[in-house]
Amino acid sequence: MTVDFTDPKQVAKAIQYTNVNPDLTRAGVVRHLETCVEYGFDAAMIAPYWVSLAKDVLAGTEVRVASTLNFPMANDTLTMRLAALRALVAEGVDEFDFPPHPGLLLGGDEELYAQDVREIVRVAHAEGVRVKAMLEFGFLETDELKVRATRIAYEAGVDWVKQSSGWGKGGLAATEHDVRLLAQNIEPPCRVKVSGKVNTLEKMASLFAAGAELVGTSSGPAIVDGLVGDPDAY
Ligand SMILES: O=C[C@H](O)COP(=O)(O)O
Repeated sequence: MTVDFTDPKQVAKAIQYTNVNPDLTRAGVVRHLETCVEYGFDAAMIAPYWVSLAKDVLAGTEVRVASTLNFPMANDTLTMRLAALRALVAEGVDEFDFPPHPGLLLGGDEELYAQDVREIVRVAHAEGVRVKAMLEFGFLETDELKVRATRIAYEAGVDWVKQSSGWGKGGLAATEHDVRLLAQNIEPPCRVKVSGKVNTLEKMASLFAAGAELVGTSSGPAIVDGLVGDPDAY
């Protein structure tokens, strides 16, 4: 989907406004959710703890409830991840972002890596929720491994691939190079989400020109208002 970057409404619709900090209070979450409604962001990305609250506050609005699974580490077993996924669905999540386990891919356990992703996608789709793979390129280091991770997630049927959560090793700032690499290794209906210090309209536009169609950012209002977002948000 092409975004007209002169239209604040279209820009907002391509933003998932994120705050998954553990020190966020109930009042802070409610403020975050109300801001999402005010701006018309695509989704409020909040920690699993707050999903049921978000479901209530956002009822009747067009803002989706998005959350995370096994974030920021990818260290849980598949059984643990699936239990958490089902719990998220029971709380009312519309979609979630999760990191496939980088150590499996780095260590040559590609089939185990792929199995995890396939199973998470299978259960998510059976439950009617959208799933995004955060591929944590900062851990993968080489383009060859980044491409493998992208292809595996795409072939597993994820709805979105994303280069990083913005939290992992070396993954703090999104680059056009990584976005291009994602875009070149998937086909619709899979699409590219980008995250990590996307804090200005210009940065967002250049990453979209490289192939992204959605951004996760803690600087949503600043981007739409044409201000500079907090470079040290986390
Ligand atoms: O969606 C991912 C994170 O919210 C990115 O946060 P950031 O915009 O502060 O880098």
